[in-house]
Amino acid sequence: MSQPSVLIVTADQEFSRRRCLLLREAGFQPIGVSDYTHAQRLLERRSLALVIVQTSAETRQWRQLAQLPSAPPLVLLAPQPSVEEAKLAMRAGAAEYLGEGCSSLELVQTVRRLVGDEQDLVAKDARSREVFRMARRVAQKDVSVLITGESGTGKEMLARHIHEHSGRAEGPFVAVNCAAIPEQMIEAVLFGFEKGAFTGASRSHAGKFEQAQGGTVLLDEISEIDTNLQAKLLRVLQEREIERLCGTESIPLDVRVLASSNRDLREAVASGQFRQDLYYRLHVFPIHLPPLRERLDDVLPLAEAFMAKHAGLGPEGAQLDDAARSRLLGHDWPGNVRELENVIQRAMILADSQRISADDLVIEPVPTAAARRPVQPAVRDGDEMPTSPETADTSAGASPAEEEPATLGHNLREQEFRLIMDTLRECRGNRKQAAEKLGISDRTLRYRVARLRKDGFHVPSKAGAEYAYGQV
Ligand SMILES: Nc1ncnc2c1ncn2[C@@H]1O[C@H](COP(=O)(O)OP(=O)(O)OP(=O)(O)O)[C@@H](O)[C@H]1O
Repeated sequence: MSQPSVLIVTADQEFSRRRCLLLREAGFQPIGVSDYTHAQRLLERRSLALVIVQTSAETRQWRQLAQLPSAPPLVLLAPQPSVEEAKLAMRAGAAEYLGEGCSSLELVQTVRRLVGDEQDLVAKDARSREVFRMARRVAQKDVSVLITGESGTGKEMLARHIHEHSGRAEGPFVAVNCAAIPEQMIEAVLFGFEKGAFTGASRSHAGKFEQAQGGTVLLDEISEIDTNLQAKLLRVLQEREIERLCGTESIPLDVRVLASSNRDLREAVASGQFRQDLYYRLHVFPIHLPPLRERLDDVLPLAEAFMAKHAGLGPEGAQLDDAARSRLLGHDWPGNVRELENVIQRAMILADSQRISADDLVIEPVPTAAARRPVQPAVRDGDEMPTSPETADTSAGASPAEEEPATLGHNLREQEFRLIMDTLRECRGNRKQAAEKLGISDRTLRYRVARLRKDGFHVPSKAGAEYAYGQV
């Protein structure tokens, strides 16, 4: 498989040289550019896995990159991190905001997490072995596969596995999180557009399908696309060609389409939200990933794999003791593999000896109204898109803690959590009002809340007292 390309944008040559070296050693293919024009051109021409930008308080030109339809996850490295810039980063759709002085380990781990390149697949339980065996068999046939399963069960990982075992393994694997793209942009993102197709389209641009030519595209959270687009997608799948927005010619496609969903698509079909014909097109070969609680023989091998992956966070040669093992096996893992990874990551940080005990495992089966503060949440950001061109400073009030410089070391997700909770509280839990106040669509707010929950943050599900009195 080819190495993921990571673009580094900075005018500081020495900084660029050192970071490129670090990333090359970590197995990535770094490309350094010194200005935004070059970066923009590259992003329009090639499929890149990640962009790292050294920010500059004076220009904040990185926002232009974040707003490109083709933008992969964006990591900002701030010479002087500030709460204000962190908020701006969140609103512009950046995936991570770190201080420029972050350690090499932290940077490499962040890149791995966002590129989705970080984990060897674990399948020890008979049920998951069977799923992956089936996946490898279907990988050889060039048919559509619909992957279903609860959030965090590993659907994207399975899709990648199919790609890597297919005849298209040398081609690109392009994952598109359909829920993360604003409705008005999704068509442009998937199918591309010609210059002048809409305000701000200063150049023509290849969409995700074209970027995946010769390879595989994963349409993640497929149930989130509206019926109009479902009809267009169906045509693309039938005719195997696309037309860019405002384009005049049809472009033949050589792309395998995989789709995934954590909703039961049959129910969406029954309720008229999802086209039946598209469902059957995608459903040529269905694969269901069981929840982790139904494949308990995976729990300890996964925990050990995550301990190895996060070894740098804890004592050397850390091992789970018997009580810790029982605790892991006794939990029902509503957040699936992602939750397990978060728990192990925290345990590695908390452990003060080689033996990880049950006390080091912070498992919270029923979250309380008070928010949990996760330590280094582990989640891969899909193709998070800018939520709105409007990236002006927020008017939402900052919590007192935000003004303390000590919080600046926390990552962007924490800032995002606070901003959303503060706004929800101001709006007494009214999501519609909160979305308006944040300058994002209802759908984007729903997506962000779901993603925060995945990261272990507690966002109450109903409007009401929790927002009024909750201690955040
Ligand atoms: N079998 C596995 N072996 C190792 N790591 C795994 C496995 N399954 C999942 N993971 C890890 O768990 C995390 C969640 O996996 P993934 O993103 O593939 O889940 P998902 O089902 O697509 O989630 P969502 O529905 O929320 O998008 C990732 O960090 C992934 O690397």
